[in-house]
Amino acid sequence: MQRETSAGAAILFDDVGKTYPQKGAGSVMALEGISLEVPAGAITGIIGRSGAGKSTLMRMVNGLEKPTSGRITVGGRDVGAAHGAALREIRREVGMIFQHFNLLSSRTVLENVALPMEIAGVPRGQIRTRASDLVARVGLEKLANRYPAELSGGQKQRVGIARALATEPKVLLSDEATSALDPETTQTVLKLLADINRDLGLTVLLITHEMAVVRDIASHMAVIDGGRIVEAGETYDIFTTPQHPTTRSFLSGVTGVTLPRFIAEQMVTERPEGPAREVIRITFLGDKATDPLLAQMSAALGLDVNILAGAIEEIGPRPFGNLLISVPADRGAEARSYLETHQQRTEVLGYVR
Ligand SMILES: Nc1ncnc2c1ncn2[C@@H]1O[C@H](COP(=O)(O)OP(=O)(O)OP(=O)(O)O)[C@@H](O)[C@H]1O
Repeated sequence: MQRETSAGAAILFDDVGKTYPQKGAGSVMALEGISLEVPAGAITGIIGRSGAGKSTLMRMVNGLEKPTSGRITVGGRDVGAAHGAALREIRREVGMIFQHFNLLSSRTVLENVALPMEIAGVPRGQIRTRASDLVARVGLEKLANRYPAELSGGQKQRVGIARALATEPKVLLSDEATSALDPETTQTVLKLLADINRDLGLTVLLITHEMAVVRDIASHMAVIDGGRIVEAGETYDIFTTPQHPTTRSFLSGVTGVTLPRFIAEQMVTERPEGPAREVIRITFLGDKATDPLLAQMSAALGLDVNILAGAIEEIGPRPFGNLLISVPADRGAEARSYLETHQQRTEVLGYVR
């Protein structure tokens, strides 16, 4: 097998901007004021909608794009300023996997994995052993002599991962690597990436438009919107206390708890005149049940509390829960204050009559 430790490199973005010249006149601002620390040896997810600037951000890490302003360093080396041999050296340290795999159809699995080593001038004898080791690491020993057209999407992505590891990188970039795969295959590829991160200590930076991918694999994350980072930090903190509306809208599709449809359809954001109920989301950390607390609140405040929906989620190994309740709207502030003094996080989702 390959060496089992390879310290990952931290990636730093320091006030990075990127504008593309446009045909005719003017320019497109793709990124602005990006400052982000991607920790060494961790898996960091960048999430954003189409056109948010994710690919641009990623392509600057291996020097495929140069920043218009600011600085990007990988393991302390300035990527934007690197040319020639220095840039080639950085590229060897930064492997990349792609949504559509980008395999050479005329080469077998083993030959695809060998290619980056051939380009880097690794001696022939070593190439064969290392390529075989890598093919085994991604579980494709039996398919080593097949061609890409004979493989499933998940198998092709495994080849892509083995190829990306061929130059013994310190950083692995993943550009929507699971977006073309079905949910089950996505899980197996994410697990492989997590295993590689753990065994080799590689820094993994992945871009995705799916919050579930970030939840399942990334310890750190950043949300990008309109070319700016609107929120960044540990995935657990962002999932449990999202600050930005874009983050909240990404989360609404992924937190397993949704309002029953008949309530969601009636819900309004402004409190209506007359009797109404306030719909509150409670986020509780750990796996403590909130039922006793709700019963206590109901008794202490003389309040009629309806439980609408609830679920326990996991982010990595850490559980957190989401519970949706409703209380009379004129007592909403009182209920939230009670819950918050008992260390629960609350958010008003809307009102129903
Ligand atoms: N080579 C280019 N020339 C001109 N404009 C570009 C170029 N590449 C990207 N852009 C523009 O920069 C912005 C960010 O694009 P980018 O591809 O980084 O976004 P993205 O978040 O990766 O989107 P997607 O998920 O659709 O790939 C967009 O407005 C895009 O049109």
